[in-house]
Amino acid sequence: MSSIKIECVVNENCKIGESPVWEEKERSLLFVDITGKKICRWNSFTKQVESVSVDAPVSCVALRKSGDYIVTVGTRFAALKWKDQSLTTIGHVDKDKPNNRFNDGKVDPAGRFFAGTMAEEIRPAVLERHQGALYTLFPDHSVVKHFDQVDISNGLDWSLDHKTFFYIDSLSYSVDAFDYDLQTGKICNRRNMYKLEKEENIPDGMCIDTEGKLWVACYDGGRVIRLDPETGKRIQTVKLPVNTTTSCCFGGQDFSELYVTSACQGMDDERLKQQPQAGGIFKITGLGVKGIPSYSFAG
Ligand SMILES: O=C(O)[C@H](O)[C@@H](O)[C@H](O)[C@H](O)CO
Ligand SMILES: [Zn+2]
Repeated sequence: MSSIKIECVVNENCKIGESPVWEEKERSLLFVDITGKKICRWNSFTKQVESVSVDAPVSCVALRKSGDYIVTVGTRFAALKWKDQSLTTIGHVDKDKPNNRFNDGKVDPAGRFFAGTMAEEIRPAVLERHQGALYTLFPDHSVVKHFDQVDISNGLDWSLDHKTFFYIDSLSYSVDAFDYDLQTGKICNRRNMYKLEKEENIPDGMCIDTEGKLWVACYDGGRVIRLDPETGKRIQTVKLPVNTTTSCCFGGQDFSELYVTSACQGMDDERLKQQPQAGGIFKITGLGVKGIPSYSFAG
């Protein structure tokens, strides 16, 4: 048995830490602070965090084949040039919904960027319902909407054979699966894969490991859970020192470390005193499993 260790590597109280992405070339972890309106990069050698501030909530960051990054800011897809700290809009969604913003997103194995939207929260998990949708930004910068009526568009990933797309609408308290057509980027045949238990609370970000199992961060559940999509069963629970765990990704040495983001938005002083690391970034080692590198946007 390996022994699991959890370390808070960035003790910074992000308002809503999210979208962890390992960038192997920089040996760094990218992440965002959504309502803190910044994109951050933690260097695993120097342990320093660099950041770029933007003028609206930034919900996710992804790698780009041509170098640099692609981000979702407000309801826009934008290219980010890290050195210049400059953003260029390349897509705009939900123009009729001024209270919406993007939330979680990820690049598919063919280089398309998937990201979903939600209404801005009044407080964590409290918002106008059914306002969100799931979109794809194609490499030619065209945008397609897959479906709407989403509450909180959240975690997403693809099976190792690229035939299944996994998706979380947080307020459904479930992890769903779709058939995936890698050629076209189309999804169909939605079904429930796992229903969260009461103490697990709200499913948020997720990622897949090299055994095809899913790791789901549970907001207000203070844990990540490992699910087997074949059986629809939970096979492992790893508890963290904060309740507000938001997302996870593998990175570090051979992609054997699981990085977990968290939030402190909406916590009063009393709760913050009990969980002073809320909003920090955690590194879990000793899990005995590995992840896969993130795909890069091809546009
Ligand atoms: O991290 C996210 O994906 C959302 O933007 C957050 O706001 C939380 O998920 C939400 O509060 C929990 O329901
Ligand atoms: Zn999320």
